[in-house]
Amino acid sequence: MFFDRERELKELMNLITYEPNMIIFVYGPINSGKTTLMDEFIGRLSDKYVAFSINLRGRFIPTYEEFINVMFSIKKESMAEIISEIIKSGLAYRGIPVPESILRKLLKYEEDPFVFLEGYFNSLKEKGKIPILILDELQVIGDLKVDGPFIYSLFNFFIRLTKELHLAHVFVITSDSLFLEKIYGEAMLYGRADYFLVDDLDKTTTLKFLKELGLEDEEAEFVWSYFGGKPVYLIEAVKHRERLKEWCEKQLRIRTQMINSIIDMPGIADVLREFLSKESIPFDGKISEPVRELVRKNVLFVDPPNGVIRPQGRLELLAIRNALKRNTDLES
Ligand SMILES: Nc1ncnc2c1ncn2[C@@H]1O[C@H](COP(=O)(O)OP(=O)(O)OP(=O)(O)O)[C@@H](O)[C@H]1O
Repeated sequence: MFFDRERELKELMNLITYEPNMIIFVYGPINSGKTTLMDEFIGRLSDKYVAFSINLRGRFIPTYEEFINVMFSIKKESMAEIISEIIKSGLAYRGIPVPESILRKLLKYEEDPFVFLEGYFNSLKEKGKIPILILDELQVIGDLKVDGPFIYSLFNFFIRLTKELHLAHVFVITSDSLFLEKIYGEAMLYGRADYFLVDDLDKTTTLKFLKELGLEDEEAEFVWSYFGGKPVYLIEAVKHRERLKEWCEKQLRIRTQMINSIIDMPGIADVLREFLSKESIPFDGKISEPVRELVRKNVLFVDPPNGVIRPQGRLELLAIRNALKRNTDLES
């Protein structure tokens, strides 16, 4: 069951009513519901649009060939038949459909994938369709090299699709703060990228969601006090309604133990101490090594566009405070 996100959906719908101009990075803390939101967005598109989504999550992409295999999906028909099917009935595709013969050429680089895709999207545009390209977890290809880092070629292509040709909307989804921070500081993307935050749900929405899932007011408040508006925990909490307190405490214990395991590393406790009285600290353009480690461990989330560093969620904030308390108790 999909819940709310009406404001985000409205903003996304509004964005695509204008001609494509910028690459949109959809980002947010882990498990905030980015992929779910984008799936819902695709589901609500009118037939003016055709969406191609590519999910790189969990994929190992050490080579150009592997990337091509993930980007494209095979259809038996010819290219002309594929375009005509998309025009007639297509709204959303997982992977970009191509005939097997073309895929073979792309794999051998006999056909340049970027030139090919430009032609593909042009054919759709000529027939009145606006293409939308959505890539989830693009950071996976960060290490891939094809005449230099491949990600730069890809960004150049996205800039061509958006700012230069106004041919396709491009959305890149990521919950990897370190990847986002790198992108944010990337000169080639200045004035060519925009950032769309998908945050955990706010309190009013969370309480409504939990009530819709069947919890009483008091239970909903209790769940909020542990997890804030992190959708995945809200759904799981309902499943553990019979032993709610025990289950919530267990989740907190797991996160606290994780933080305890790194709290003695240089600089970590000093960073964490900042969150004793605050829920966020300013991000001034630099990430220190301890903060980097805490981001890698999914304890902290860096939000460069809003200039803040904060815990990934309410559970992490509570776990940080618990771990520090335990540390102080041990010291005294
Ligand atoms: N609006 C929503 N309505 C109902 N359930 C939701 C909603 N958003 C997220 N969820 C639930 O939370 C889970 C996690 O969401 P999702 O995978 O979209 O998060 P994400 O931000 O893409 O995660 P990651 O940080 O791993 O990339 C979903 O599988 C779904 O069960």
